[in-house]
Amino acid sequence: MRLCGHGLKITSRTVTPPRCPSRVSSVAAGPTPCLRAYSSPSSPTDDVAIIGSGITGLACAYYLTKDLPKAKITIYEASDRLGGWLSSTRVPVKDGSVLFEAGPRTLRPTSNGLLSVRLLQELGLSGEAILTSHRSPAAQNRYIYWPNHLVRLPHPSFGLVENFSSVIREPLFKGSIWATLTEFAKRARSPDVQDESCGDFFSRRLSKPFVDRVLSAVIHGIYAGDVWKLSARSLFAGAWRDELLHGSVSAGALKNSRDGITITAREGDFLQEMKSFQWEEPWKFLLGRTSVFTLKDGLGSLTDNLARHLVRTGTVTFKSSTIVQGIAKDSEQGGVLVSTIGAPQPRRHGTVISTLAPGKLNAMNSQSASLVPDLPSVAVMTVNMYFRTPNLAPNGFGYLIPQATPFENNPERALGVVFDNAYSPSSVDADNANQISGQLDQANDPSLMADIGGFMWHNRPERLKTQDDVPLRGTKLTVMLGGHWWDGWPAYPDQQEGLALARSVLERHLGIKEEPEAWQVNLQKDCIPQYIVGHHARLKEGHNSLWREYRGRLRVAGSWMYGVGVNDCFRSAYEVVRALRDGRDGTGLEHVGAPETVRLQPKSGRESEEKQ
Ligand SMILES: C=Cc1c2[nH]c(c1C)Cc1[nH]c(c(CCC(=O)O)c1C)Cc1[nH]c(c(C)c1CCC(=O)O)Cc1[nH]c(c(C)c1C=C)C2
Repeated sequence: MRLCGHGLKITSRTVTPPRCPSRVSSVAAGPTPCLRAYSSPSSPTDDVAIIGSGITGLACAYYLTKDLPKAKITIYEASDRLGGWLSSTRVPVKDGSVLFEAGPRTLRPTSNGLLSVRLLQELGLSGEAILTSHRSPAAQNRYIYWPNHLVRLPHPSFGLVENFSSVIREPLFKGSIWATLTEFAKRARSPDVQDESCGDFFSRRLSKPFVDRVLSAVIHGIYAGDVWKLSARSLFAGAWRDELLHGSVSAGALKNSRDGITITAREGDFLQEMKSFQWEEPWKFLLGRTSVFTLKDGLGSLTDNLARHLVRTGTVTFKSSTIVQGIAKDSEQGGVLVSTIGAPQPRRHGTVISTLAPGKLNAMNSQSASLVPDLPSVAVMTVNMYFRTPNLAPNGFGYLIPQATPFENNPERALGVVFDNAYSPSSVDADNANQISGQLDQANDPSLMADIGGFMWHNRPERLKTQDDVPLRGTKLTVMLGGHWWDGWPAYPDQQEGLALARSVLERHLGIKEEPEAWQVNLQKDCIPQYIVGHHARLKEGHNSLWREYRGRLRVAGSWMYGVGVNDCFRSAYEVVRALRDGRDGTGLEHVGAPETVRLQPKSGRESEEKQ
C-alpha cells in the first residue's frame, strides 16, 4: 500500500477469494457466482463491505472500527485514489508555495459539522485546524454580483442603519422589505401540495425578483443548481413545514423563537450525544465562536489522515482499482454477494453499505435495475489562481452570481468566486498573532483567545498556522463554473478554456488583468447531487424497495439523500453505522419522513449573547 501526500493512492491489497464449491446462486452481472456449501448463516456485522472510498466511504469505515471493532471491513474502490472530491495541492510559486483546493475548502463546526470536529479531535488533528471567527470579514462580507456590480449582503454586525440604507439604496433588494413584511398575510398552500421548486415556493411567499436575484445565488453557492428545479420541501424543510402548520413562514419563525423548534427523536439523540462529548481545547471554547475552519494542509489532508488511521487499525482492507460489477442478496446464507471484475467468484459480506450515487448502485444490482430512484447531478469546474499582487479582491468570503445577472455581464455563466485569502491567514497575520500571544501569555489565562484579522488563535505556544508558505502573500481566488449551466453539455471546457473563462470573469467583475503566477483547473463531473422536486418521495420509495429486496443487508449512505456537504456525508455515515451497531432494521433511508416529536427549548437571551 502507498500513502502519498495529497493525491493519496492505495494499491490493491487483495484478499484471497474463497475456493469455489459446486452450488450456484444468482448474480446476474459478472462471472458465475458460487456459494460455499459449508458456510454458516452470515451475521450482519462480522464482515461489512463498503462500496466507494469517497469521504462517506472512509467515514463509514471509521465509524465501523469504532462502533463494531471486531467487524472485518472491506472497502471497494473502482479508481486508485481515495477521498473523492476532497483534494488539496501545494503548488510552487516564486517565493514559496500556495495551497489550492479543488473541491470543498472550509467546514462549518455546527450541527452535522460537530462530527467533523470530533473526528479531528479523535485523529489528533485539532492542532492543524485554522479557525475563522464569526467576526471575520470572511463571515461578515458576502457579496452578490447583480446586475453589474458587487453588492454586500446585510449582516447583523453592520448595524441597523447601515443595513437599512443598503437595502433601500441597492436595486438588488428592491421590493424585499415589502415582500418580507407582507409574507404573513399571503395565503398558505393547500395541504395536498406534496412539493414544489424553491423558486415557486419563495415566489409565492416572498417575490420572484427575490428568487431570481438573491435565492438563486445562494443556491448556486451550495448546490450549483437551478432554483426552479430543486425541491423546496427538501432544501427548506423548516419553512415548508411552517407554512403548512402556521399559515406563513414568518408566523412559524415567530412561534419557534418563542416556544422552541421541534425536531425528530433521531436529531434529539444526535444533539444530546454531541453535547455530552468530551470536547477538548481549543474546541471547548471555540465551537460557538467559529464560523468555518480548514486545515493547514487543506481538507484533502483529512482524507489522507483518515485513510492512514484506517490502515493502522488492521481491520480494514482496501480493494482499490477494483470494479464491483454485481451485487445480489444471498438468500440461502444471508448477506450480500459482491462480484468484482477479474475475481473468479463473488464474495459474501454480512452487510454492504453502498456510498455510490443511486444510478451506479442500480447498475450493479442484480435483482432490479431501479432499486433506488436515480437523481441528477451537476459538474463543477473550479479554477484556482494565485496572483502576485495582494488585495486584488475585496476583503470577504467571495461573491455569488444569481441566475438573473444579465448574460452580457456573465457570458461565461460563472456561478461565483471565492476569495481564498479570507479563511486562511498569511504569514503576516501569523507574525501579528505571535506578538499578541506574548501579551496574552503575560495575562496568564489559558482560555484567552486571540482574534486577529478574524482568525481565532488559541493562546498556546505554537505559531498561528498558515496554508500558504510565502513571506508576503498575493491574492488567491477560485472561480466556480458549470453547475446547472452545463446540464446536457456533450463535452466540457478543457484546462486552457477553463482558465480563459475564469480570467475573463475576473477581468469583467473585479478588473483583474494580471497573469496568474500559478493556477489549477479541476473538473469534477457529477459532484453535486440535485435534490429536484419530489426528492422526499423518491427517498421513501428507495427505502421501501431496498428493504423489500435486501432486508437491511444492503444499506446506503452519501451526499445524495439529505445534505450535499462534507459534514452531511459524515452524518449519513455515522447514522448508517449506528443503526447497524444497534441492530436496528434499516436501509440508510429509514429516517425519511420521521415525525418531529422533540421540542428544543428556545435559546435564552444570555445563551445567544454568549455565542456572539
Ligand atoms: C466547490 C464547490 C462547491 C459548491 N457547493 C459546495 C461545494 C463544495 C457544497 C457547499 N458549499 C457550501 C455549503 C453549505 C454548507 C457550508 O459549509 O456553509 C455546501 C454544502 C457553502 C459554500 N459555498 C462556497 C463556499 C466557500 C462555501 C463554504 C463552504 C465550502 O468551502 O464549500 C462557494 C461556492 N461553492 C460553490 C459555488 C458555485 C461557490 C461560489 C462562490 C459550489
